[in-house]
Amino acid sequence: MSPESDTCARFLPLNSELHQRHYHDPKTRNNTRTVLVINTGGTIFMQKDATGALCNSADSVLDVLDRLFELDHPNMPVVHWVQATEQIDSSSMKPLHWLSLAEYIHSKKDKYQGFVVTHGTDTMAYTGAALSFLLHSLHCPVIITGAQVPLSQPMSDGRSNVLAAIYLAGHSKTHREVSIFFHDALHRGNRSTKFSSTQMNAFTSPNGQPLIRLAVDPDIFPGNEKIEHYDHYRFDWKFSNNIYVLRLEPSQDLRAMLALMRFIMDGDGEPSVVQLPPPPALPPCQPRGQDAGTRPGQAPEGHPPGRKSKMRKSLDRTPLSRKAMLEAQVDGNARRIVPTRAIIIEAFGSGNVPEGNPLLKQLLMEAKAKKTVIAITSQCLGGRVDIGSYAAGSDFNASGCIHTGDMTSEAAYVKLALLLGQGDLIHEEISFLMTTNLRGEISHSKKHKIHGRQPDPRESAEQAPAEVATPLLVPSPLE
Ligand SMILES: NC(=O)C[C@H](N)C(=O)O
Repeated sequence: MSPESDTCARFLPLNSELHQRHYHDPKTRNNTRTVLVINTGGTIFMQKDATGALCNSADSVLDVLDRLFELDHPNMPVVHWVQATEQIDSSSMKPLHWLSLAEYIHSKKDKYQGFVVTHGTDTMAYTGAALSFLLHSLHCPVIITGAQVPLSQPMSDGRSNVLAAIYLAGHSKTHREVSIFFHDALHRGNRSTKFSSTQMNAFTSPNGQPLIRLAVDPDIFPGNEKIEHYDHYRFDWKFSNNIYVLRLEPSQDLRAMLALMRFIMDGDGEPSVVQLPPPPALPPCQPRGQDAGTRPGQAPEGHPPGRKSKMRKSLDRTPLSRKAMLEAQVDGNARRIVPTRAIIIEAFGSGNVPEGNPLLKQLLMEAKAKKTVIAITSQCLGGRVDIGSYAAGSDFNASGCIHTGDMTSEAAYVKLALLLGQGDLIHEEISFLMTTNLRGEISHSKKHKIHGRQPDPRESAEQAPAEVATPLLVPSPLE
């Protein structure tokens, strides 16, 4: 058993003791929805140890819950609570935690109308992005929240955060997707980032408005219907562990970074993938259903062996991209190389790097042959990567590095880990899917053509709508 499996076994199964609030009179309740709150740890339920450092405490949760008298309000949903057998600081969260959390939520989907995950803030945006890709077919709100100050302390933001998250998760008009509630805003899970370690308002959506901004306004949730799912692309529940992030610095000796890149690219050993079987209730993936029983590398019946059948397989499970993929530069002469490693270069501005380094150029050209994907993100919090808009970024463009557009670094990392983890996508497919809006995580740039392909006309119709903050009246009558 791998260390990750051990960690997972401690994290899950979750405590089977569900705690349910007892309300004064169920008949007077306006809200008949039931929300499951899953505590995974983080500051919200932490307490100070003898040295004054915050640490997870398994005892505090139930004491705290009894103090949340707002849960008795008739407009609040019925709440059940469950917690991981070991709560963790979110800095220890790994892909296996994302997977096991997604699996747990998925297993409860018929019992609850909404979910709240209490979670540390440090890596909340990664979990938000990961769950958004894994739980796209859930069609109910999954809201992650936490706190900057523990509930056990005066002036904690945990109380308002968790109550608002529960309220929203139990509201029929809340966006049925994975989101993060913090301070006064509901952010799309794969669009948000933690920008402050000290402010109560710690999260932002750098390239869009929050889905909902709490306000005293009677006009609640207008236009939420348009925030839905964009693509039915189905991923296997697998994340690659072989993603490395390198950050450029002005005075850095570029040779050291290039040596590191070469070390990563030449890395031997098996690619490491973390996986869970996909939940059985998810709609079966068409081509995998068709190919059931086909061994990897073996051509499914009726298709010639080799590149074409594999490509067909990929195309079939990517309905949105089928036409566009055919137009992409994956011609008959392209070598079918399935990358097993990825390097994300955190470049300057819109994707720039110190100019005129022949070794960098050479390494970028070598990367593909060495089964390594190179993706470019920006050190800027907002805006988009547009490599090649400056001469200083043109080496990236010429060598087929992957644009990450206006995705947050967290979403780009998680998405790339997921795509690489699939284990059968070639470079061009990864590049295409990275730049395609699958779950509202990226906006399409008209200017940006992916490897010379023409955009699929359906993309403009299915791309993420402009996210508009929706004022919310609190409390409001429920339907
Ligand atoms: N505010 C927090 O929750 C920070 C904490 N270190 C965590 O991410 O678990």
